[in-house]
Amino acid sequence: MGYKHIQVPAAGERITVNDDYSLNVPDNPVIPYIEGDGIGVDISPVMIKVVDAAVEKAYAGRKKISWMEIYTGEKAAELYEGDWFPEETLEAIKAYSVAIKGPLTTPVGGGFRSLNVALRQELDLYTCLRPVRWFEGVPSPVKKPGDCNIVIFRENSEDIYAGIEYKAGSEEAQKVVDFLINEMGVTKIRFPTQVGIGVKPVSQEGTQRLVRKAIQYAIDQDLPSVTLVHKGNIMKFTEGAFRDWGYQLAEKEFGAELLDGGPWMTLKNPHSGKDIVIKDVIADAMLQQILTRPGDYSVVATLNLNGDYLSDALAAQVGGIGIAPGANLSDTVALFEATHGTAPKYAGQDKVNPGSLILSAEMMLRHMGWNEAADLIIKGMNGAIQNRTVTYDFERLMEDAELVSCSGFGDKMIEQM
Ligand SMILES: NC(=O)C1=CN([C@@H]2O[C@H](COP(=O)(O)OP(=O)(O)OC[C@H]3O[C@@H](n4cnc5c(N)ncnc54)[C@H](OP(=O)(O)O)[C@@H]3O)[C@@H](O)[C@H]2O)C=CC1
Ligand SMILES: O=C(O)CCC(=O)C(=O)O
Ligand SMILES: [Mg+2]
Repeated sequence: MGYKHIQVPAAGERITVNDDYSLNVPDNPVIPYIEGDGIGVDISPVMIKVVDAAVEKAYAGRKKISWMEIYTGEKAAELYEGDWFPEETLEAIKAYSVAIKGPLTTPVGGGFRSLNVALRQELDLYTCLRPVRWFEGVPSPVKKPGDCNIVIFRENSEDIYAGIEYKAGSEEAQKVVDFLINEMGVTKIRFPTQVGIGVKPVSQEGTQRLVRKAIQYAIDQDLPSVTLVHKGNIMKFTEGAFRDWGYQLAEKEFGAELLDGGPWMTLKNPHSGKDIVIKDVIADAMLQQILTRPGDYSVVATLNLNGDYLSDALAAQVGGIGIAPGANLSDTVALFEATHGTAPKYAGQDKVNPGSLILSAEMMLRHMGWNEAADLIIKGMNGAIQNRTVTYDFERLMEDAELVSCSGFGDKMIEQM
C-alpha cells in the first residue's frame, strides 16, 4: 500500500485477524504508533525503548517489533498541510490491526472536535478498557490503595461524548429548541434562547456489545462481579436503559438469574463454577463507593462520560494518571493509549511519568500473546518503584525517593527487568 507520509519499515509483517477475531502475530510485527501532542514527545520514545528492551530480553532476538510512525494531531497538521486527521492514519491502523498512541490535544469550548474521540468513532473502537491496579510502593491519597483492583469497561462510541452539539445562538440550536417546544411539547427548557443543546444517544446494541465484553472478561479472568454504573434515576431512557439492557443481556446470553428477587443477578462462571454477581450502582454513589469500599468492585461497565470521570478518579487512588493505562478495542482493531492527556505545561521537559503509556504497551503485548515481554515490563515497573527511583509525580509524595526524569525512569525500568 502506498502512503503519502507514512514510511513502512523495510522489515516486518502485518498482524492479521482471523474470522474468530484471534490474532496471527508474526515474530517481526509492524506496529503503527502516534507520538502524540504535548508530552507525547517525551513519553512515546521512552515507551518504545522500554518495550524494545523487554522484547529483546524475553526473546533474545527471536521476536522484534518494527515501529511505524503514523500521524494525527499537531504533527499531522504540519506534515499534511493543515490536515489534523489524515485518512491514511485510519487506513494504517485498520490494515495493521494493533497500534498505540500518545495523547492528542482537544481545545475547550470551540475549535475542532476531539481527535481521540474521532479515532474511536471512525474505527468503531467501542470498548475503552482501563484496568486500575496499585503497584506496591506507589504513593496514594487513600489508606489501602491495594484494595482497588477495578477494570473499567467504558462504552466508547455513544453518549453525550459523541459530539452532537449545537452552539447557543446558532440557527441549528434554535431549530432543535423550536422542534422540542412546538412538536414535542417540551416545557422544561428553562431559558429557550441562547441555549446550547447537546444530544445523548444511548442504544441497546451499543450498550449490549459493551456489557457482553465486560461479562466475558469477568468469566475469562474469573472475577467476582460486574457492576453497571449509570445515572438512570435521572436520565431514564439513556442511562436507565443502559442498566436495563445490561441486566437483560446478562440473563439472555449468560443465563444470569435474579439475586434475592433482583434487580441484582448472579450467574455461574462456566469455567470455575464460581458465582459472578451482576449489580448496578448509580454513578454519584459510585464515586463515593470507590473511596469507601473499593474492594466491593471488580469489573465495571459504564457509559462513555461516566467512564471518563471514573477512570481519572480511580487512577488517582492508585497513584495518579501518570500510571493509568488503557486500550480502545473493536472486534478487529486495538488502539492502546494512556488515560491521561497532553499535560501541555510539561511538554518537552523530559519530566512526566511515562508509566501510563508503557503500561498501555504492556496491555498491547498481552493482546499479542507476548506475555513474557509483558511480564518483564511489570517486573521493571515494580523494581523501579520499589527502588524509589521515580518521576516528579510520585517523588513529591514520597519521602527519600530519588527524582528521575521521564527517560531516566524508562532506563531504571530496563535495569530492573
Ligand atoms: N486520550 C487523550 O489523548 C486525552 C487527551 N486529553 C487532552 O489533553 C489536554 C490536556 O488535558 P488536561 O485536562 O490538562 O489533562 P492531562 O491528563 O493532560 O493533565 C492533567 C494533569 O494530570 C497530571 N498528569 C497527566 N499526565 C501525566 C503524566 N504522564 N505523568 C505525571 N502526571 C501527569 C498532571 O498533574 P500535575 O499538574 O498535578 O502535575 C497534569 O497537569 C486537553 O486538550 C485534553 O482534551 C485529555 C485526556 C485524554
Ligand atoms: O479527547 C480528549 O481530548 C479527552 C478524552 C479523555 O479525557 C478520555 O478519553 O479519557
Ligand atoms: Mg479522560
